[in-house]
Amino acid sequence: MNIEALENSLYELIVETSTNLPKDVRRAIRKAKAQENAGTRAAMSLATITQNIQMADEKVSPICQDTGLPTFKIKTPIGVNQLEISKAIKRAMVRATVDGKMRPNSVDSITGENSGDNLGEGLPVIKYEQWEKDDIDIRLILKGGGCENKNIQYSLPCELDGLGRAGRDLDGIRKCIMHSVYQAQGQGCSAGFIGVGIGGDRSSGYDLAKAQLFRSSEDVNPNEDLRKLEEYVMDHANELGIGTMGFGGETTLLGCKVGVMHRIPASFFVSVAYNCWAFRRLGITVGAESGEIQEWLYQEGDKISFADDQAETPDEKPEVVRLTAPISEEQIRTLKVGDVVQIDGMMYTGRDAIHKYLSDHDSPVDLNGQVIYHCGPVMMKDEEGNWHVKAAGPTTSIREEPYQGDIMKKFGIRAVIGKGGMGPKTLKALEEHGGVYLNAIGGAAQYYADCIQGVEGVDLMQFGVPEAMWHLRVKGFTAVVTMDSHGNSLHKDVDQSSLEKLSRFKEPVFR
Ligand SMILES: O=C(O)C[C@H](O)C(=O)O
Ligand code: SF4
Repeated sequence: MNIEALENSLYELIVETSTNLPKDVRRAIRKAKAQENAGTRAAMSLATITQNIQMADEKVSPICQDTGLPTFKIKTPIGVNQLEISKAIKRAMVRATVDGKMRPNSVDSITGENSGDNLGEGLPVIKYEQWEKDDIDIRLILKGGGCENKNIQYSLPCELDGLGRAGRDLDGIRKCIMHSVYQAQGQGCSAGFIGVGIGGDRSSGYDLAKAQLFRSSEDVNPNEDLRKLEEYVMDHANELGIGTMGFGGETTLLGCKVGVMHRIPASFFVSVAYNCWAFRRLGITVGAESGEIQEWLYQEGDKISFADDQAETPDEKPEVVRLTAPISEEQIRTLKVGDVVQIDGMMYTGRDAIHKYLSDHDSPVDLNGQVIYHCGPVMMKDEEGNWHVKAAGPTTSIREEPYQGDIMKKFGIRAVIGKGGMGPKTLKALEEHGGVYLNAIGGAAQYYADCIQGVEGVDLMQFGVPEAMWHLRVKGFTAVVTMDSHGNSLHKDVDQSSLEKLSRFKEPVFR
């Protein structure tokens, strides 16, 4: 086989998957956008999302800064050397990382060290099968961490919030799936897609669930029971009202695919793999001799361009409050849930490693009155040694719940920006100290990178690029107040109202 050509084909597959959302996913997002009422938070968020998809297209840059855990699924004709393919994948992955198309995302689980090139023990994940055809079929999914953390596995029978008992039958499965959408809230960057695996054991069940994410989101399940189940979930999950980013709204789920396998008598698992709207999976067929791409998969139909959408957004935009750090307590206390703010000036990134570090060390910069951004960007250094931001959307904030309130008080931080909201401990601290939580649109990494005018410094690089503290100068960085200093939290409200709505699906449907 022409290995050099194969490596180039793989490089193209990685770059396209990270930067160009598949056509079936675009159609689902366009449909969702058409269903939201103009002027609502959901409509505004979806406009940001479609604008971001368009920007990623034009710049050939990552749709989301979290370029995920790469999983390759490969089918080869008998006799093809799979070891050579794996080596070519690794070389292509290193190249895509150097070129800023992939964030260095591979972290040593014991030492915390980032390998810097997306390679590591067991990564990327590569799974092979043989088949009778002549070509090689290579599919790739880049599944981000925020949505991966919202995967859930149920062991039936069980008791579910709002839904009561879920038994070992189709109706019990239905309840688990409805619950899985509810429990994700906005944290996995809804509106999302779910792959469900019924049966198997804990690991094969999750594998089956993830295999469903490789189905086209528009196919029809050949199994009649599963087809009905998928349709039921698609019809009703959107009645939960969680909406885009958990802001409330008409669309919470963009796709549901269910697969089934046998189980052993004692176990009955329902495994759900949740994928954010930034559903990055593509595929190619490659000539077994030539190594050249023969065909792109998941690309039937016309490609939707969202270029025309951008023009619509200005009249939909509500009034905005402009903020520049350092921000006073008085200013912060005027903000209320629902306010849209635009930030100019400095903000500092901080995610898991920084929050842990700040809880028992001094800060390398004065954070009094400042803004912390929960973000792990994709960065590139130019020949003069200057850093440039390639992608910079928010990360899931709830992971910082144990630290956030204490850190805000300790350093005088007035605002944190992230996504998915935070819990009661932070809400209490915001009230006591005078702080706000601002929700940015998850996955909109190009949109936010565009607001960043310069990188003025970086601290704590020992934690790796995504975890370091980047000093960013921004202009017009837009976010919504979703937790204020008066005890209000949109996240708490949406959670409560969606739980009430979930309980409407308690009665049996499939007997
Ligand atoms: O790691 C990130 O940048 C984001 C992550 O995918 C998340 O959704 O929290
Ligand atoms: S930030 Fe959101 S869109 Fe990006 S990988 Fe995480 S869950 Fe997906």
